[in-house]
Amino acid sequence: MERWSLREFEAEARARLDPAHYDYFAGGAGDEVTVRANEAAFARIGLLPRVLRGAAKLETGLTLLGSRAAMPVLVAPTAFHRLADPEGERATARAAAAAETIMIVSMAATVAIEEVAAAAPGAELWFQLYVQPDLAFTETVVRRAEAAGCRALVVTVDSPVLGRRERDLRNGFHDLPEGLCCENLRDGDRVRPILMSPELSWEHLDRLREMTALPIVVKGVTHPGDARIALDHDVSAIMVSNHGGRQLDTVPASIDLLPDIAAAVGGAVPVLLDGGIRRGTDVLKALALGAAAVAVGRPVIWGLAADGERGASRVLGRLRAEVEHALTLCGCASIGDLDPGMVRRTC
Ligand SMILES: Cc1cc2nc3c(=O)[nH]c(=O)nc-3n(C[C@H](O)[C@H](O)[C@H](O)COP(=O)(O)O)c2cc1C
Ligand SMILES: CC(C)CC(=O)C(=O)O
Repeated sequence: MERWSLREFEAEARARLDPAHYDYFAGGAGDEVTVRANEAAFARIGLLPRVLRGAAKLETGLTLLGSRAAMPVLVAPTAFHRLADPEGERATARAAAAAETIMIVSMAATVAIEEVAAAAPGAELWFQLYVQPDLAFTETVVRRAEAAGCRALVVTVDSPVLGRRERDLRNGFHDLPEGLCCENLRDGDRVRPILMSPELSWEHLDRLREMTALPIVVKGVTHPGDARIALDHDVSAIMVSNHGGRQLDTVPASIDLLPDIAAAVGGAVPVLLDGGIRRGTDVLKALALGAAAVAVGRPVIWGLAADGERGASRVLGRLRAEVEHALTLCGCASIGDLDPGMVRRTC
């Protein structure tokens, strides 16, 4: 079936998924104000194209922390891909490899990181980590990610406790079905639960820094003050994210948080962004406002649920085509030609 936009993938995914699983993927915290804001905010920002720039040859590729991506759109870490497709994260990794972009594999993946890497030998993988209060166990997980070939650690810092997701509470969705588990949390003959701890602090990040030579990305920064502190802790990149509206409800849209954080970081490290990216034009707006690249969460899951690896591939391919088309219409030969003067708040 031909699908013309990312939104059509969501409709198909919804029709195919168990309703409780659809709600888990789609939903957010509280009244889902932030979920809606993430997308709506992009519509309030206009793009101002430049004309007659002779920009015939397009370049959309970039290198981030030593990893090459053919487009400035990464796969955000999302949990439980085997709820969407039996191949789960293996399929997503192959789709990311085909799109020549970076996949950030969730610590809560339903396929072990070693198997994800083996299934998609050409994929650039980064590993998302919830630092566990048991630092020795955290180190075991880090070593597995390193050995599997992951080239960066993305440490999620917006989850001292899980967001209150009322769809899941209503549906009684607490656990993975029989036969599925978070394979990266295996510890001997048991599987540990992912612990979220309000005790985590910058000191834990320092401990992690000592544990590994991998670049560390902090994911879930929304306050410019925290972006500045992160720079003192030797992070390699900062990811502006409100977790797709799944943690604290009423955090502003991530695109609205980006300019202040980009200013606070002042180019010291790359700033990444996720939340609400559904169009190539959204990608351009984020890049113009200071992001080095963006990541997409739910759209990849919709592709996966709609049509497995092929669906996830098509989602990433559509986004790449939209980025190229929008860049051309903006008179840009490369993503580096975008600047804040090319966006205007329209209301
Ligand atoms: C179903 C689902 C599961 C997620 N799981 C994780 C996770 O395991 N780790 C993490 O850091 N973020 C997780 N996130 C947040 C995403 O990485 C990302 O911040 C968010 O999805 C971006 O918003 P978008 O879905 O609008 O693109 C998850 C998001 C969704 C929708
Ligand atoms: C297993 C969950 C903690 C994954 C997650 O971060 C989410 O559902 O938003």
